[in-house]
Parts: sequence; C-alpha cells; structure tokens
Amino acid sequence: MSEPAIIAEELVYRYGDLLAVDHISFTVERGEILGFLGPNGAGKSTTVKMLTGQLRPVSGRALLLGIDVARHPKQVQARIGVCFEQPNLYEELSGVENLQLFARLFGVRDVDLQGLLRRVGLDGRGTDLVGRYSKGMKQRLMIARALVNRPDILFLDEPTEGLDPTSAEAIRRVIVEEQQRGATIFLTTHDMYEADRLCHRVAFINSGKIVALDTPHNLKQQYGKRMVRAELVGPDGTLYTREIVLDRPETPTELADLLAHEHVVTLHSEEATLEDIFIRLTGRGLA
Ligand SMILES: Nc1ncnc2c1ncn2[C@@H]1O[C@H](COP(=O)(O)OP(=O)(O)OP(=O)(O)O)[C@@H](O)[C@H]1O
Repeated sequence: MSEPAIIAEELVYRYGDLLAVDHISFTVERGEILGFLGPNGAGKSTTVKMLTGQLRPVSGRALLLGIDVARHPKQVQARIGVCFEQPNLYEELSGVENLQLFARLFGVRDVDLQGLLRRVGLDGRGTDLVGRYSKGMKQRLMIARALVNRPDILFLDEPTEGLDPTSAEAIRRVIVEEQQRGATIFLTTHDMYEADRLCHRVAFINSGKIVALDTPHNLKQQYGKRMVRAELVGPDGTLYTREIVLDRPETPTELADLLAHEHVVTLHSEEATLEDIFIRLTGRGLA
C-alpha cells in the first residue's frame, strides 16, 4: 500500500503567547477528501500553512507524500495545489495569462488552460483582465490556478463560499473529478452540508485541537441522536408534533403506542447534522 498523502505528527504553532495549534496529529490517505471544520480562529489556516510549508512548526512534523515539508518545502510545493485565503492574482493580467505565469513557474508545458477555465465556469472570460473579474470569478480562477500542475494534493479553503449555487455546484464537481483523478483533497469549510456530501472523513478542530475525526456517518452514529418526528391530529382536530428518540430500549413501545393510539398524519426520521454534533462536542457553533 502507498504511504499516506499527509501525515501530521504532533504539530504545534504559537503566535507569541497564543497557542494556535496544539499538538495536532492525523493522517490523510491518498485519494481521500478530508474536511477540516472549525469556527473562526480554531487554527485551521495555521495548520494548513504548516502543511504547505508557509509556516515552520514550533514542534512536530508534517510529511506530504512521504516528504518532510519543513526540510523540503519547494519539493512539496511542486506537487500540491493551494487555494487559500486572500486572492493573490495579478490583476493587470488576464485570467489565462495568470494561469500561464503559474504554469511557467512550475515548468508545466502541456496543460489545457482553456479546459481548466471551462471547468471552473470561466470559459469566454479568459482574456478579460483579472482586475475586472468579480470576487466569485477571482475565486474560481484561483481554483483553476491550483490545478495547473496537476497536484497530488489539493488544499482548498472555503472554495464555494460566496459563490452562486450554480458556480458552487461546478466547483464541487471539480473537487470530485480531482479526487477521481487520484488527488487527495484537504478541504477547509464552515459548510457542514458540503462537508457531509463531499468528504470521506471530517476533522472537527476547536481551540487548536482536533476534537473528533471520522466519517460523517460514524460521527452521526457515535454522537448524534436519531429520531422520528410525527405529525398528529388531536381529538379537537388540531395538528401537533411528537418526537421519539430512536436507539433506546423504550423506543419500540413508544412507537407502537403512537401508531396504535394516535392519529398519525406524517412520520419522518431525522438524524443529527454535523453542525449539531460539533455543538455537542465543543459547546459552540461553527459560524
Ligand atoms: N499572524 C498572526 N499573528 C497573531 N495571531 C494570529 C495570526 N494568525 C492567526 N492568529 C491567531 O491564531 C489563532 C488561529 O488562527 P487561524 O487563522 O489558524 O484560525 P482559522 O481556524 O483558520 O480561522 P478562520 O476560519 O477565521 O480562517 C487565532 O486565535 C488567530 O487570532
């Protein structure tokens, strides 16, 4: 079996007295989509900066594709794609010129830039100056740029935030296509629905620590409550609802009573969302 795409071993980072990342360890397998979820200030960007060689950990080690990032940042950077934080595009150049510049930087020759623009929904706009692009267009160009060197690992920060639903869906499609090509995706997001849909596993990060890391399914099984919500009609004809929590010893009797003695109009099963679970684990929301 090939070695994992990412190994983080006891990573620590401080800004002065502030412990921003507190002994974080995890592994991401090749071809996996890992969601990295946490509220503002949790330490997500700082972790990514250590993984991508932009910050040197105070202690601990990051290995990408088996290479020690702090020792060989250039070697690692040639094999990854990063779309993170503030747009750093050349506004006085066109979209396609920005991509060409990046391709030259990486010594990539045979890349289909028009194809890349098409994938992020910027076909027909490649010759426009980036300075005239909207915020969402710049974001999509940054994603295209991160793909220029056909990266083995793709780091994406909130890739669909602020995009209209059609563009957001196009970007999610690109993420899945990249994964199918064999790339590993490290996806930072606040969007639990997106994480649930796209990610094989999600890590919850809070105050510089990973508080849970598992598949969305397992997290829901382990921490979430499944329930049945029934809409009922009372004797006087008014509608009311009742919730029955599943997976408890008394559940079968409660459900049988409900069906035998009440007038049930609708019956729906519901499971906890990742957001519910995050709140349960940390006492705070993701916003
Ligand atoms: N350059 C810096 N100097 C000092 N403190 C910083 C710096 N960058 C980040 N921090 C602090 O480190 C902590 C972690 O920040 P980080 O940017 O890693 O969080 P984040 O999870 O990426 O947040 P967001 O979702 O807002 O991007 C925060 O308390 C933040 O204020």
